[in-house]
Amino acid sequence: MASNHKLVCARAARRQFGGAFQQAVRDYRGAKLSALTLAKGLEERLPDGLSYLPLAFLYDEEVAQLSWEGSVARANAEARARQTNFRVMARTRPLQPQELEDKLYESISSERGNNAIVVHDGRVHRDGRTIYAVHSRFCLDAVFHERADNQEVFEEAVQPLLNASLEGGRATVVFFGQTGTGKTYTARGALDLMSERVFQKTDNVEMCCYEMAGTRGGREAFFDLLAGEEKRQVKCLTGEDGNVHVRGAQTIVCTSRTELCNAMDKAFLWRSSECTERNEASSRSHCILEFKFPGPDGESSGLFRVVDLAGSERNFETQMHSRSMAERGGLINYSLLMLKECARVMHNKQKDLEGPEMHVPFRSSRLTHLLRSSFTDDSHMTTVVATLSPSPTDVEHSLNTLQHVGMMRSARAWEKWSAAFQEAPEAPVTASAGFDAVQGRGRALHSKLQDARKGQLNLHAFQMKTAVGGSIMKKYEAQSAKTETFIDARWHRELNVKVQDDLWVLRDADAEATQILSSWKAEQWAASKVHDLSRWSAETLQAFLRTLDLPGEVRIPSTMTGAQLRRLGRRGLAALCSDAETAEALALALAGESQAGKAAAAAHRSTNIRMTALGNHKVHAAIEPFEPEIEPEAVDASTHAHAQHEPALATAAA
Ligand SMILES: Nc1ncnc2c1ncn2[C@@H]1O[C@H](COP(=O)(O)OP(=O)(O)OP(=O)(O)O)[C@@H](O)[C@H]1O
Repeated sequence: MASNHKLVCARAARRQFGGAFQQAVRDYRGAKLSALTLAKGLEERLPDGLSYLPLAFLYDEEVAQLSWEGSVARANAEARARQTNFRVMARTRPLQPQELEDKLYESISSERGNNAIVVHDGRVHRDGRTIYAVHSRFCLDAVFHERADNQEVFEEAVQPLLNASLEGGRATVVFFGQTGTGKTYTARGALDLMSERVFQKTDNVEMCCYEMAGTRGGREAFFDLLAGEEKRQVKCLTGEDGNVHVRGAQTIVCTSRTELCNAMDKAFLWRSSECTERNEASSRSHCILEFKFPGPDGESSGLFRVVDLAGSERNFETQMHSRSMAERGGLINYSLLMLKECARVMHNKQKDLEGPEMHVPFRSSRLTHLLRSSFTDDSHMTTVVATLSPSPTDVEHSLNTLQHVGMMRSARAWEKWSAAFQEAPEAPVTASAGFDAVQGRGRALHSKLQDARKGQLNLHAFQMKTAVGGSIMKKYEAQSAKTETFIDARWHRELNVKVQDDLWVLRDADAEATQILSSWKAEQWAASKVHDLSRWSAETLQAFLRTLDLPGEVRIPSTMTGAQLRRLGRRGLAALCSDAETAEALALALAGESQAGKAAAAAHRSTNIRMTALGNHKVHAAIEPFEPEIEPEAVDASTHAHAQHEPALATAAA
């Protein structure tokens, strides 16, 4: 049954209207398949744009257009074969049994031939009544769908790096993504296969393993995982070659697969992990495994590094965390944030969006400090594997992960690609196409989110009339279980919805509210100055005089300001007027202005009290309780009426 409140939150709507969103995904996939079939025969014969028209009859026009473009242009089909030292891939895990039990559906499509991931983002229009789906395509270097196994990922993502380091090079594979999406699963699978292959090419491997976690004092530090329970702290220093090395970590020399597997098992045993809402064995640290292989002269020279990052989490996923978990989680999130920030700055520098002097903050976290050469050294081979969850409840996470890996991709590979295009200008692939799409999408999403939040802010923060004529109020229940009540004027229906479900949205709205209301306050301050004579400039004073219909003449110099006029006092003012009547009228008009200023301040006072509460992030406290005036019969009748109203599903393509 449709619920107006739930429509405010996209996450809730994705569950509640799963059927409609699933249909949107099916339509997208169907249109894509038809486009692929059609493209074979029509692509070359029909002019651009015309050929996708048959699809538009069958599917939503924009979906058909997006699918057609993707299948015909194959904008990114060659990415997989392109030889660059920095590659970005994505792996989507299958839906977990619990998610299947909750009747969740796949909201990600992997376009393997096109090396692209399409995220189907079910959204709610800000009118709160229409749901729509946005299909966003992200072009990467390779993608792995839900059924791909570790072997496939290993061969595509890890094997080339392993080969390069066995030949004496430096290589890093980074697993990056939301918590519970399979970073450790993929990393362990890859390590297992690596242990099998590596001894075919060498007879001894040096291994060390350490994790980046928080210390008791709340600082980031590296701990040796091979040192067992005591977890000795190790140092991270910049060497003469400019690369960052870890000093003091125990190194194990392995001469067989069994020894290497035992060493890795030991390291993972001591790695910090805890049970969280999202993952029974969630990693609470960034784990780094380093393998060194003997060079031709017998000394170890090749370096192969596997970085299994801790997962990013959102507020609503950390409600059950203990204080110490929250503290450690804070550090982890900070380092991930810095990694994203480095990617953003590097990307902006490449695109000339920020000046060349803009500093990339690699030193702001130990993690970014360590990974610096992976992003800046052209000879260092790096693959970032983004792991994604197909669940519709994780769409925001998936978009965020893909946007950031997209930035990393464009930042590091840009120069190489642009050089390649200069050599072959007629090449059909455009290097930035993938990223431009990502960035454009990011901007569009951001502004949509802002809109949604603003709309929501109106609903949550004030007892205001909503765009559709309803009004919002809050109620409190025992055990501080907050309940929201939404009165929909259209159906006269009262809905009680547990706030917990949507608390994260509210928190965002709180923060947004504080920001918006601060600027509102500034506007109020500016507005209050309008009536304050002592702040008037000479021009404002003259403009004010022109609006007055005075009986006589006023000889106020054109350079005189409001403050100067005020200092003249009543007698001085009378001296500037042609007669007593005019002086009286002018004095009255000025007094009226001062009264208007006071009235405006009084009118804003109650709002200001609410704003102060909002400033303290207490949106709920800022709302006064308010009893609805609804007749029980009206509620029943409307419930029935509303049940028949199914929201329209509009589809938008981006
Ligand atoms: N490709 C996959 N196929 C089957 N199961 C998977 C896959 N990827 C992940 N899983 C399962 O999902 C769960 C979470 O995986 P994992 O612990 O690797 O996630 P993570 O990203 O490392 O999480 P965190 O960041 O919290 O450590 C595990 O139970 C794992 O078995």
